[in-house]
Formats: sequence, structure tokens, C-alpha cells
Amino acid sequence: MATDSWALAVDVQESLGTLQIKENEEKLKAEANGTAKTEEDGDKTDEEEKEDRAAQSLLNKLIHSNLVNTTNQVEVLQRDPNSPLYSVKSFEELRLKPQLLKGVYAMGFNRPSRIQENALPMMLAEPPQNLIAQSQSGTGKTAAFVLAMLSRVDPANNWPQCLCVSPTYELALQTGKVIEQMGKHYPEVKLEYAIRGNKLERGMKIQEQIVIGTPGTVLDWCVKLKFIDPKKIKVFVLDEADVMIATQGHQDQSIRIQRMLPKDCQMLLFSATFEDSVWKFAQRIVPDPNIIKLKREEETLDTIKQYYVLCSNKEEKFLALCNIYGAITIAQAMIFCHTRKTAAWLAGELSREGHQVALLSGEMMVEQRAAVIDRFREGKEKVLVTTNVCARGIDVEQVSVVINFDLPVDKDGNPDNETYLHRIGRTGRFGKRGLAINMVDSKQSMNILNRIQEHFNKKIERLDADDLDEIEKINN
Ligand SMILES: Nc1ncnc2c1ncn2[C@@H]1O[C@H](COP(=O)(O)OP(=O)(O)OP(=O)(O)O)[C@@H](O)[C@H]1O
Repeated sequence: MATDSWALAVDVQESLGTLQIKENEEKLKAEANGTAKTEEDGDKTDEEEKEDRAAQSLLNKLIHSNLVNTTNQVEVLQRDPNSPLYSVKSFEELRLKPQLLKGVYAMGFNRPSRIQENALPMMLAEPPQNLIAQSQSGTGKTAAFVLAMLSRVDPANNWPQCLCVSPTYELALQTGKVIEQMGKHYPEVKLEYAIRGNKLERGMKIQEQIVIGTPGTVLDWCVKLKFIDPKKIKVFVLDEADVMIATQGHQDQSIRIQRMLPKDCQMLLFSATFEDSVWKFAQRIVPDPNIIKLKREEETLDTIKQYYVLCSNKEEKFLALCNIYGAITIAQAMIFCHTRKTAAWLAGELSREGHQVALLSGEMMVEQRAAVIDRFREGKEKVLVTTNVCARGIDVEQVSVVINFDLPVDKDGNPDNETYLHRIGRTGRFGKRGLAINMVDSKQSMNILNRIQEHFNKKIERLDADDLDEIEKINN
């Protein structure tokens, strides 16, 4: 990651916390680059959809500086159900090379994560086994396959033995960083990046043992340029399969790469989600797989009090919001708007009222968004105004109130129940009680609210935003 973009992100964010949100929005628009996108663009092409997923995935990597702690169950489907199932509780049990064990501890890992407990013994087993693994972002997948690649290479051989494909340039760089960090005490093993811009001399052969790159460049390096001899690859990793499949071209290229690999090459595929399309793709890439899935935490609305407020326009919604803020103490709140225009307007209004506001919207570069989220997580701002694009993956424990300034709808204008659950599900976590307030400003939005109530079979109570006593009571 270029250092100047970080500097820019911090610089931009420094001023975002103040009253200058509107001016900065213009600046941000001008500065946003390739990762920028708009949520108001309507129908998205495959390419744009992939960019969304790739940006979200990169964002998750940037904001999850720590392992996501999970006690969720791991589901393991072994290719040979009769073979014993190994799981490990310590890295020592894996009998790693001392240089790698040192690397693991140098990264601050004390014990394998939930997914690593099962995935690592499977990936390191002899003879090598194929694996499809799915678990949410931040649960230790990257660290696991990096360790597997580093364990399998023979540093005495100066040719590529492990090949890892990532959906984008930025994601490949991120994974490359993990390889470099974990292999810090194993300098004989070298890494090469098969990404655009890395022009090698024609006719040369790569000597590095690990190659990480994007599917198009990797394919070129194997077929056209012959930098890599695919027949000598021992481990093939396909990372972020769910992001990869959003682009047909990437799917085809990945399958073409896989077909060139030897029969005994170990195939490993990772994904944060496991919808049908990912599963179909995974099966084409990974023959005879073992499968590991981490069960998702069930989000429920049981611990969340839900209310709605009737208003007639956005100004009234803003006034209602001010009343709510006046009546109850809110540690941190997330406010969701439908468009980034509304989000920018609302952030400006709230700042003028004296709130410390952070604004997050889709046109910001991923690094800028990560910086905003980090500041919010640290409590530097108490209110985060955001659009849908940014809603997922943000985990802020202190958020006690979620406000749907606009109700979540899909592109056909129907209620988006899943997004509703995701948004407000983040307040009532870890047994804490949460509060969700929905702003309703038209017949249509009342209709949406009713349908959401029906869907979850949970009553959303009306709240009179002019009655401060009543508002005070809701927080008891
Ligand atoms: N066993 C471990 N102990 C402590 N920290 C860990 C462990 N494994 C991974 N981590 C750290 O947890 C974070 C998430 O790990 P990792 O990036 O491997 O997850 P991931 O599932 O690949 O997520 P993403 O797809 O978002 O990259 C990283 O900061 C990583 O350094």
C-alpha cells in the first residue's frame, strides 16, 4: 500500500471530525480514485459488483487489526470420513519448522484461531489434502494458508512451488505482506508478485518459491510469458473466492490456471461467504475437497428495542433526532442514510449542532474509510453517519443506538430485511441491550416498516419524538 495514500487518508480524516464536512465532501469526491463507487448508480454491472466486494474485503482487512473472536461452531466435512479428525490447540502441535514457529509468535499469535484449529492440521497433513474453507472475514484464513505455503516450499529449489491468486492488486499486496511477515525468520524463501506493473524481462524464469498475484497476470506468466512452470506447483491457493466469482473473467482464468497444475498439487480455496455460486465454483477448482465451515453467529432482534418516529420530511427527521439526543445519553450511534447526499447533509447538520460526527460513504477510498472507522472505534467521534455500502463488517461494541434515518430498501424499493437485521443487529450484541430507531417520512416508508415488522414478526413501537418524557423512558 502506497504510503502517500495513508497520509492522505489521515489528513482527510483529521478534518472530517470538525465542521468542515461539506467542504471535505467535495475534496473527497475529487480525490476518490479507482476504488470509488456510488450506491445511487442503480443497477450495477458484474465488474462494479466485484469492485464493491473487493473494496469491502480490503476494508475488512484494514480495519480488523485483531483476530475476530468467535466461539462459533466449526463444521468439518472430511473427504474420507473414516480418517481421524485432527484439531490442534497449539502451534507446537503442528511441528512447524522452527523459523516458522518463530514467525508465528513474532506476529503475536499465541494459539490457533477457531478455523485454524482444524484447517492447519488438514493443510499440513501428508499426503497433502485439498480444502475448501469458509469463515467470515478476520477469522484467520489468510494466516492459515500462508503458514501452509511457507511450510510446503523447499527453499533449496529455486522455482515457484506455491501459487496464490487473489481477486485484486490490493488484496494480493495485503496477502503478500502477511507472507513477508510470517516468513521473516525464513529468509531463504522468497516471494514474487504477479500483478500489473511488475514487468519482468522476457525469457526469464522466476526463482522465487512463492508467487502471489491476480488471475490474469498469473495466467500470462504461466502461458504467454512462461515465467512460471505450472507443472512444478505444489500448492495452489485461491483466496477470496466469493470476490473472485463476481467477475466471470476471473473465474475462467482461475479455472484455466487450475487445469495446468499437476494432479497431486494441493488445492486450497477460501471464502468469507458460501452462497451457491461460490460453492459451484469451489467444486470446479478443488477436486475431492475436505470442507471446513465456521457457523455464522445468529443475529437476532431479541435484545433490541425497536421504535419508529413519524415525520414528514428530512428536516423533521433531523429535529426528531436532535430531540432524541437531547433526552437520552447515547454512547455511540450509527445513523444510516439511503444516499450519500443525505448522509453528507445530515453529518453537516449534526456537526453544526455540536456533535462530533464521522462521515462514511462509498465514494471515499478504502483507506480513508478504514481511517474513519478506526477513529470511530476509538471513540474519537460519537456519531457515525453512513450509507449502506459501509454498513457491513463494522463491529463497534460501544454502539448503543442505531438510527435508520432512511429505511433499508433494495433497488426495487422493497424492504431489505437482511440489511435491516445487519444494521440493528450490531447494537444488541454480547447480551447487551440495544436500541433501534426508524425514521418514517412517507406512506411508502410506513409500508416498508410494516413489512419489516411482519417479516421478523416483531412489533416496532411508535415513539413520539416531541415527548421528551416518553423518549427518556425508552432507554430504561
Ligand atoms: N492465531 C491467531 N492469533 C492471533 N491473531 C491472529 C491469528 N491468526 C490470525 N490473526 C490475526 O487476525 C487478523 C485476521 O486474520 P486473517 O487476515 O488471517 O483473517 P481472514 O479470515 O483471512 O480475514 P480477511 O479475509 O479479512 O483477511 C489478522 O490481523 C491476523 O494477523
